[in-house]
Amino acid sequence: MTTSLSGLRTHLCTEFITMAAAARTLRIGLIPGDGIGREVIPAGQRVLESLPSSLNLKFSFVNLDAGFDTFQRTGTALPDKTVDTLKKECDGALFGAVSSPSTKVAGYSSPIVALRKKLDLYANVRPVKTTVGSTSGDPIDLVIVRENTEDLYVKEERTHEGPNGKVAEAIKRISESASTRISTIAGEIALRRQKIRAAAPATATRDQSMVTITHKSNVLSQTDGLFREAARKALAAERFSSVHVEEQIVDSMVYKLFRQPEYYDVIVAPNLYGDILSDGAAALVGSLGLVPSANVGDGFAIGEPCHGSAPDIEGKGVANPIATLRSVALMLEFLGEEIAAAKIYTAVDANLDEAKFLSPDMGGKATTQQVLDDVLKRL
Ligand SMILES: NC(=O)C1=CN([C@@H]2O[C@H](COP(=O)(O)OP(=O)(O)OC[C@H]3O[C@@H](n4cnc5c(N)ncnc54)[C@H](O)[C@@H]3O)[C@@H](O)[C@H]2O)C=CC1
Ligand SMILES: O=C(O)CCCC(=O)C(=O)O
Repeated sequence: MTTSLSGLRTHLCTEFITMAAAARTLRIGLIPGDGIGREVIPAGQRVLESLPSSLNLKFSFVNLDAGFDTFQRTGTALPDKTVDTLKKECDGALFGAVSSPSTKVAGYSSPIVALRKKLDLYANVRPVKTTVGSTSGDPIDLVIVRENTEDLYVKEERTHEGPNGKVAEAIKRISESASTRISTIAGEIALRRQKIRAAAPATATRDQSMVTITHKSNVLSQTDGLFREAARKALAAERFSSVHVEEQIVDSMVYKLFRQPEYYDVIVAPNLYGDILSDGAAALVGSLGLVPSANVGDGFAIGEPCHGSAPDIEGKGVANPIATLRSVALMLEFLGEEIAAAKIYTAVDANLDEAKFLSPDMGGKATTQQVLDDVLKRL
């Protein structure tokens, strides 16, 4: 397996890829989950099946269960079989979305949060990018690199009776090692983007790569303070000397991101801030239905659209499949299949630029199937 964090090229790589890939079959776990996850993951599978045969790339698929529906049927949201199959049989996976309830349900726990931990997928990489036709101002081209295993997502919560009623508490765990690891990855991604820009100066949107460390250490001086300190130290390494490093407190980060999104390049953040920032950034490029992610560790990658199960549009056939199609491409990049990934990015970008088959979230009338068909035609 060739999964590699340094494989990240986002959408900038198309023109530099000239080498033909060796023949390879990849086994991909498909975890649709709940809601529109079941509508967009089949689209992702279709795109993989429709890649040109000249790529010498074949796929076999295994359908796996997870989610609230699985919980209701079986009593567990993440069956052991799903985790075991991913670990023992698969090269990568696609995860749709799950419908986690907003109130506590005994025995239920978010399967995607658990899966990230069980497979030690410690980086959640979320590129947010405008395409040529979708922007009248400076293009947005940033990557949010979100720590994926700790922070408030360790889900160690408790409730007790205080003198004035119930009190609920949650642990926010930040470790030096996880903060160093994610910041190093952010630095590597920044270097990679710098290299790609240097190879195509005409289309480069900036001269120097930049990493913005996001935190709230003015208030949370120990937890976010440790994240900030570890990130500063990791990014001060000699090999990142060409990368500009700055920091931004998370609340003003939101303000600046919304005022001047084109300013940002790589943003590194603890788990929760990264989650929130990426949904916000999705609004800047048009829709949550456009923004992909990859959960990446040493040796495995799960492509996953940033959005959730969207119960408000579930079953209507109008979910935008593009976040999933881009997540398929992102997964392929981390599996070392950059040519195949570039083909998907190019087809998706062409669909968006032509703007003939856009789903309702993008102001169009196209169904999930029509958007998919248009992308497949361009492949
Ligand atoms: N990774 C995961 O499995 C995630 C699961 N969730 C779960 O999803 C459920 C719903 O959460 P929400 O807060 O409503 O967030 P959501 O992301 O599901 O939806 C937010 C809004 O964006 C729209 N939207 C999302 N994806 C879209 C797409 N592909 N095409 C068109 N429109 C799209 C929805 O229609 C909705 O109006 C919850 O149960 C939550 O726990 C939420 C986020 C991530
Ligand atoms: O609803 C769930 O089960 C997980 C939602 C968490 C989330 O948005 C993310 O971590 O990307």
